[in-house]
Amino acid sequence: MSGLVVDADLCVGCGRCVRVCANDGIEVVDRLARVLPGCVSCGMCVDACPVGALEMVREGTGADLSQWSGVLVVAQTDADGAPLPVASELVGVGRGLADARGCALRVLVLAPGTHGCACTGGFSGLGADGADEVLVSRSPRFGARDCAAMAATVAAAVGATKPEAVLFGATDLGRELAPRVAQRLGCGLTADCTGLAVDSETGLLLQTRPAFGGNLMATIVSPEARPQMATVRPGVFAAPERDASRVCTVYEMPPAPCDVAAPEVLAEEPADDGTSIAACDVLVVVGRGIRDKKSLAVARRLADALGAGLGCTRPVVEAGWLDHGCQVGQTGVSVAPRLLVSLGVSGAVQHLAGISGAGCVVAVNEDPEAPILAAADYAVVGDCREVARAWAEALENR
Ligand SMILES: Cc1cc2nc3c(=O)[nH]c(=O)nc-3n(C[C@H](O)[C@H](O)[C@H](O)COP(=O)(O)OP(=O)(O)OC[C@H]3O[C@@H](n4cnc5c(N)ncnc54)[C@H](O)[C@@H]3O)c2cc1C
Repeated sequence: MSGLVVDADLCVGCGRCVRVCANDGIEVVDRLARVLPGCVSCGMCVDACPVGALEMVREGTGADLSQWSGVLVVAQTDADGAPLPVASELVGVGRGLADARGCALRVLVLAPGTHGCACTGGFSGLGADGADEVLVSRSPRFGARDCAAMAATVAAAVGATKPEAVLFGATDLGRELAPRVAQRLGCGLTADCTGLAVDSETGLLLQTRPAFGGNLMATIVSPEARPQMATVRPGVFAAPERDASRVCTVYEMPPAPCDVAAPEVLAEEPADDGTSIAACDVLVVVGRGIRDKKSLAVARRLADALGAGLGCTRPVVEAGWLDHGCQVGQTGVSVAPRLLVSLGVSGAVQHLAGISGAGCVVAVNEDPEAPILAAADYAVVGDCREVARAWAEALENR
């Protein structure tokens, strides 16, 4: 059994364990420490004990990890059934993990439609990206973005293929789907990873993500449970170079029965055009330095002249100047454009976490000490509205 263990022969009942415990997890009765239900196994008392009478025992689950092998990527599609770009990004990183372990990379595509309704064509791109096998599962419920139905099928695919790692895109849907799968399988989940590596000997997935408001990077491991599951935000990893000569087998997989009723649609709202700033090749990002909503016009003008999308920092969203879908950063979208133009952005860590994939960053800030200027490839000190206006004019007059 895992947990805190007291060695009665060593304990002197000094009570230091009780004093450091923040959770009412231990008491001393008759000069002997006794563990209480409040113990959260934090280990503070173990460090504080002067005589080494406390030990945190962490026993394995007894699960046979050797039967788990391979990497599974769960690919979401758009309304037409085409895999989202993040699927290619996951296949790229999944290929690296599978190669390090010498195992197979499979992709499970959750597509709209009906099982057996169509040929399995259209997914060869995932093979060119690096997949060894593609399992295509089709259901009208997947088309309706029904996460309960999807979770049942992902769990069935995991049961059939026993992968040691499963990767999901951290899209809105992926963020709902992955925890449902983790709950069904009784395993852990690391959300919003920005780095993934594997110990080639043990298969331990090293899942790195920002923690404590982005002030440190935590590497999380799941040594006792399989599969190891992670979500990765779109744009964090680059899509791999496609190799059309790669051999990939595509199978149809029936959707698993789902014991949760399909949700009843009461009303439908018009969908947005589905364009995410994560997909932009060129992006203009505005920060609070743009000063007011009216001045967004000059940023839009520059974006139009560059053929770019428009993103922003969190304060711009909080001010109601742009929608949350435009927010770049830790609690927004991760972007990886070829060119990113940053206007009046300070460069807080939470924002920089979302632009690490950008190819070239041009930043304009009136404060020469602003962190964004140190992070940029080209730094311009000045009023971002004037620089944007002059740049747009120059492009328009070409
Ligand atoms: C848990 C958590 C998650 C967060 N997630 C995100 C996130 O996803 N995305 C995000 O962006 N932020 C996020 N934040 C907020 C983040 O910490 C910063 O507060 C935010 O990024 C600052 O936005 P800003 O640079 O627009 O504003 P400010 O920090 O106010 O900076 C404005 C900058 O504009 C410059 N400036 C002012 N006027 C001009 C001008 N006329 N011309 C040129 N420069 C000018 C100033 O010198 C300054 O550097 C998060 C914070 C927390 C705690």
